[in-house]
Amino acid sequence: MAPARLENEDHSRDAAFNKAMHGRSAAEKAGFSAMLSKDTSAQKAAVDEYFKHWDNKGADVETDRHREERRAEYATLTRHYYNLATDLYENGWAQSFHFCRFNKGEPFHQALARHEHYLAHMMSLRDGMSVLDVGCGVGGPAREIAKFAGVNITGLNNNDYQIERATRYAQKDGLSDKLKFVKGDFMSFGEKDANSFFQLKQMSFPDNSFDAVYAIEATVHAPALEGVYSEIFRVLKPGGVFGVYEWLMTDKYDNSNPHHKEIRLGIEQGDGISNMVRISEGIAAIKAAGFELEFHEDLAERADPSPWYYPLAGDFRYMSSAWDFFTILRLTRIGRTIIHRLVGGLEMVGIAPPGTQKTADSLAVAADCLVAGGKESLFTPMYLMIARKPKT
Ligand SMILES: CC(C)=CCC[C@@H](C)[C@H]1CC[C@H]2C3=C(CC[C@]12C)[C@@]1(C)CC[C@H](O)C[C@@H]1CC3
Repeated sequence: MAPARLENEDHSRDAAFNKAMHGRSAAEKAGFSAMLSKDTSAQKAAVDEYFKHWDNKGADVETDRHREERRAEYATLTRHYYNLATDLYENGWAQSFHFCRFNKGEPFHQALARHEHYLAHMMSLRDGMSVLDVGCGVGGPAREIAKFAGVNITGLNNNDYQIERATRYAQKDGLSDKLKFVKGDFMSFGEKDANSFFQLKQMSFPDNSFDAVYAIEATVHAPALEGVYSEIFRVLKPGGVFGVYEWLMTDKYDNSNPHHKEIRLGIEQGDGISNMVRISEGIAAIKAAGFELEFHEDLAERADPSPWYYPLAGDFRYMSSAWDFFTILRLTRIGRTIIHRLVGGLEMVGIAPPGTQKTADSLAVAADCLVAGGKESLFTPMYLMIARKPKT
């Protein structure tokens, strides 16, 4: 499928919106207080802009046109998704916006860090290397990998609020000399003629800039994997390594099966994704971008004591430590009802900004679909690919 004509990047427009919506909340220490100090009308604009792509466009009525519109506007869709979801992620998860494998009784933050270390290990990251983190969130993985492997990391992100928070956290951790965060899209396309498109704008780095590039559960936001992988290929030095944990539907996924389609769309809507594809397409995309694929494995298929999706399952059978009690409780039926009513109440009395309940509800649907996708082996958030740019 050729990518639809993508919107142009406009950094000053995005910065102005960021200032209007988040104001000084990027400086708030806790995600919860940051969440309550948004500008009401800007937050409403973000909610409208994000949900216009999903409201009344469920799996039963979804058309190719809906998907094309989302792909064409993927940059705004993703930016507004994270304008709305970042504080909820920080409050309800961690500063590392990704899943991980779990060992028996392994503390949550330790498991997240282990997943990051594993990627650094598989990529053979070494002291002093210059590394690009594509879609760096608020910089949790970059801080961990910089400390673990001694590398210098540039984080690329198209959300100003996340960049502000990532920069602040790096300063607090004394890592400002190892980490920097820059604003930018993965890629964008221009129109050649009515039927075809060419890549117009690139990541704002020269060719052959980095020794290594990694992406942790981020490139799924791109409208076409080959497009973003090609950009990564361009900015990597010859002989450089690319490591990615990719979100993919498995090859068991059947788009003509309404149940499968509902799971895929629920994940896309609740996670700001315009176009999620299958494992075979992910592998084809990385090869088409010019990479030599050295290693690939679906880590979700490993026989772990607790599955990657257990914190979202609301099922006490997965409880393996006392801390799990609250993690699991919030996604049980009763936990969800309490959160739904609480957030709705805070919104009604004007403490929480409008749209907070709608966003939280959409995340809860995503959680259900992620769990169903995981249980039925239709989806993986950890398809690991290690690929190299040939030396010549
Ligand atoms: C969107 C992508 C590509 C990656 C993010 C992966 C995960 C960090 C998120 C996916 C679903 C999210 C949910 C939450 C936190 C972050 C995720 C696990 C919550 C647990 C946040 C608190 C809410 O009350 C429930 C959310 C469910 C979904």
